[in-house]
Amino acid sequence: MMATAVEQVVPSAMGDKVVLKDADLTLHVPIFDLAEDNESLRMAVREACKTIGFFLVKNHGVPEELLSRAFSEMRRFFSLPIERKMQVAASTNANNRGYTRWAEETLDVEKSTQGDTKEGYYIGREVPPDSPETSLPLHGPNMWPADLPGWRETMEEYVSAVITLSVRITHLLAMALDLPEDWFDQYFTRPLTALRPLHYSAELSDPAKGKFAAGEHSDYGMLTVLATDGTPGLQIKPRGCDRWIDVPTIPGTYVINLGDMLQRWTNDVFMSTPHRVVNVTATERYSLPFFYEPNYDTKVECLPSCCSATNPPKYEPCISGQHLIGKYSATHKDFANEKPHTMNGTGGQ
Ligand SMILES: O=C(O)CCC(=O)C(=O)O
Ligand SMILES: [Fe+2]
Repeated sequence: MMATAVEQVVPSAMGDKVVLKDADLTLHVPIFDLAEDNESLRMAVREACKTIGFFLVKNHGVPEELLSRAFSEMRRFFSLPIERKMQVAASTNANNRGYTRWAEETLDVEKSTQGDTKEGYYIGREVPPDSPETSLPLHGPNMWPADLPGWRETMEEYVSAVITLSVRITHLLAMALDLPEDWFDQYFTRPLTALRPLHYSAELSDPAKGKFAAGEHSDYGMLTVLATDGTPGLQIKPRGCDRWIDVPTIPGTYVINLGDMLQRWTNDVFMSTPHRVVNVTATERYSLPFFYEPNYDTKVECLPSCCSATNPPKYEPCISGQHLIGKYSATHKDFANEKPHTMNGTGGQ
């Protein structure tokens, strides 16, 4: 089941890339140097988005010290007794914020025979209780653990840095689609963001028996900025590939992957690639994905440049927030929010 990939970082005219060789298959996961300007990166980003929907970035602007502080805080929070973690359980929060207990999430409901072997925590964009935005589903204040000084400050500082990086990536993506650089900005004035500290148990996965650290899925929205503790386990299955490929862990880089809403916007020109996490090391693993999604009420519909009379839109338009709620309620046992309104195009991929 596991790909036996040989990894090698090779320089090329289009920038460094990691070459994964597995028998007859060679896959290039590019590493983009964000010290370069967007115009020089545009075509290479386009190629990566059209083929694997995953790439790495270096010189990303998030201070190393801040990232390592975020990981220390995660270790500290997840090592608290379960009663303390349950005091901030997402099951008690109407806006999907707070702690999600072990095996509470099942990303691949079809193949899994048990919940994913992880616990997690959702931190959304902080919306004050007196803001009119609280009338929207998924909008409200965060749950913050009591007596854990440093957690909130660190996570908020990290979110602010990773939003700056996400905006930069949306600019790159717009340019790669031949759109004005700031084209997506109009849909991210009140973004649905989720920082999701994750802690995987040491339990080995067994895909054949439906046991996963994180079951197969594609991410739901625009893009994901993923940091890990370096423990392997993340695998992708790109378009046209019938096996799982390990994503390399390269210090100092983030993994960026595209989500379903961008795939819908681009009518499958850009790929939201299926991925999963399998525990192959029998050790614990920590990861820190940040999900950057359009405003709740954004109508995501095929870009005019991505369809034509002979290539009509493949998806019905969907509403960003409703799409997310559909996904959360399908995968989280404790999801406390109302079910999504019935609407054409909501939910299904
Ligand atoms: O933990 C990881 O490496 C990836 C997690 C992931 O794919 C997700 O939470 O969507
Ligand atoms: Fe994911």
